[in-house]
Amino acid sequence: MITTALSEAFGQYTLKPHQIVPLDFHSVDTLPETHVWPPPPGPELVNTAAGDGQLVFPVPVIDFSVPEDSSGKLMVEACETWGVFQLVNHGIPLEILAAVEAQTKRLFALPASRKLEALRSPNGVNGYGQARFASLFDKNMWNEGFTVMGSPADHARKLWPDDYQGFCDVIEDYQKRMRELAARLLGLILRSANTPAQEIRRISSPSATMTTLQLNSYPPCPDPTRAMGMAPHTDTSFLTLLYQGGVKGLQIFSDRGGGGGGGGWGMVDPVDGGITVNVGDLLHVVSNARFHTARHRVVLREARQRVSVGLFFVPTADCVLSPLACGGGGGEGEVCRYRAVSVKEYIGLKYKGFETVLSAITK
Ligand SMILES: O=C(O)CCC(=O)C(=O)O
Ligand SMILES: [Fe+2]
Repeated sequence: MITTALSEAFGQYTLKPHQIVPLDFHSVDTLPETHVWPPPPGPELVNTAAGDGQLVFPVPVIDFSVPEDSSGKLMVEACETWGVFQLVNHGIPLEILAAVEAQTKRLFALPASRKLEALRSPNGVNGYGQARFASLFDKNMWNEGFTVMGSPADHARKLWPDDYQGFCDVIEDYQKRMRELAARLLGLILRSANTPAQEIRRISSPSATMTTLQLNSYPPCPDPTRAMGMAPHTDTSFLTLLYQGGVKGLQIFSDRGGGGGGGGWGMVDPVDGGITVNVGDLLHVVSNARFHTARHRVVLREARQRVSVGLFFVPTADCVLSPLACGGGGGEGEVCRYRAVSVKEYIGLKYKGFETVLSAITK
């Protein structure tokens, strides 16, 4: 039922087939004009050269095996400054991360014709296709994805009619563990930011939250510096837990980067076995802008394929959110930056104004 509610929210925006079907990346040996992105202006030029010599941001690496009092404090600081941290000793066994990575590579290695069997429907969420927000750009990105909300079985059966169970077992187990981790992190972050317990329960209880899993592949690219792995965006989540699979490519935009003021892009180099955690728009809203929603993108800098697996921890579509600090949730006297908004309405506003959605709900 919950799945349906969120599908409905996305389903308001029906896509055209060409906005869903990725390029058959194996079939091209030069970068098609449709995939050439203009060079980014100004401070975004931080990373031009392929290979090394790129700016790497020192986002905190937080050890989750230390007492929660201290890890919670570090998380709050990271959410306030970068909107991102990496988590190690997070309790998800490395074999499980490796198994998800292997299944992701197995999926994207299938022939294009097979992957198209599991294509996302024009107003659906689940299945194979370009990133859903690809429709908002003139140029195509150099990636393909597979989205799982609820059970992956229906779409996995289309990929491997006789052999889909192994994929489903790995994905479902991962989804369950990551959901538990995400809920624990959100609770800890909010508690460490002095949010009253009843508010934390209200917005993060199992019945008020759900997850979407996004498998991404960035195939080797013939002209990587002119292509875009994933265009700049913020996530519509409370938190996103991303396994980067050991190949760099993720960048965030920060006021602290770029040297000459005005900010710039820098890499978040994956630490071994770590999980990258970023603040999404909806945690930014409930924190009354205290936590920074991390603008990020993926650039192509290595000759090999990159895969990543994102777990979006989100409130259900009917949830109405407003800044907790001024909605009776403590922090009296604080000026309320945003009006109340349902998740469903927020998704709609984001499709209308991808870059301006937060100003559309600013008081
Ligand atoms: O591949 C990555 O590192 C990031 C993916 C991402 O930002 C997303 O799926 O929203
Ligand atoms: Fe993202």
